[in-house]
Amino acid sequence: MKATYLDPTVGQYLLAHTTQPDDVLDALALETRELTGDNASMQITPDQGRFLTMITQVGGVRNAVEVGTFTGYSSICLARGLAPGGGLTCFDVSEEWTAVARSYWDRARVADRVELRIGPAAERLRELPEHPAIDLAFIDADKINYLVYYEILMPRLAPGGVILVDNTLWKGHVADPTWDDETVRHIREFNDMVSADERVTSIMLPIADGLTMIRKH
Ligand SMILES: C[S@@+](CC[C@H](N)C(=O)[O-])C[C@H]1O[C@@H](n2cnc3c(N)ncnc32)[C@H](O)[C@@H]1O
Repeated sequence: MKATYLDPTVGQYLLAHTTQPDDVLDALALETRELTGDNASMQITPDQGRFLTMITQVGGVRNAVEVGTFTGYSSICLARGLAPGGGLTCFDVSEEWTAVARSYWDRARVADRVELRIGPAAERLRELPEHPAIDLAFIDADKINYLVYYEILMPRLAPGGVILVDNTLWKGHVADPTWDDETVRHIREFNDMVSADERVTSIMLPIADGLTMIRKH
């Protein structure tokens, strides 16, 4: 399990009492570790995956966007929660990593509702029209561009639409005044901006490495 803000024993208990991933997600997690080594830690955790599917289901999401797809774990979790006829548009720079995602979209039987756009997300996201409005977006790419992605997505987000943002606690360093590096500065700036943004209400959830949930008014 990645960084967690719970006592490890409590964290294990929590995971054991959350609906478990299926064989496809387990196989993807294993293959990602074999193929990408230490980069596999970029993958979301099983409890985050369960949360993404559930929030997509309860929100009746039809139009979803993901920024940062890697080998596909979170995209499968989002796609599985979509309402009938819904779609997920994924953005990533890596042909290599998303080739794995493509094969697992087939195995998870969600390929018919997922579209992949390769390239720097700050450029490719701007190509999205304002309609149909986005019901849910998940941001999990390069941290220095979080604010850029947020501002591109905001006018395209439906009223009541949700943006979920991963790693907003960044191993807890954001809350440590003695910690200073470029990534921490960008995430702090993002967290400060969102919590003061009158267009939205937001909550930081201590799931995995921090997951912020933002709802547009
Ligand atoms: C943390 S990983 C995403 C993990 C994924 N959500 C999952 O659950 O497996 C970050 C991804 O962002 C992508 N990325 C990094 N910089 C990017 C950029 N400027 N534009 C688009 N994608 C980018 C990387 O290629 C990588 O696949």
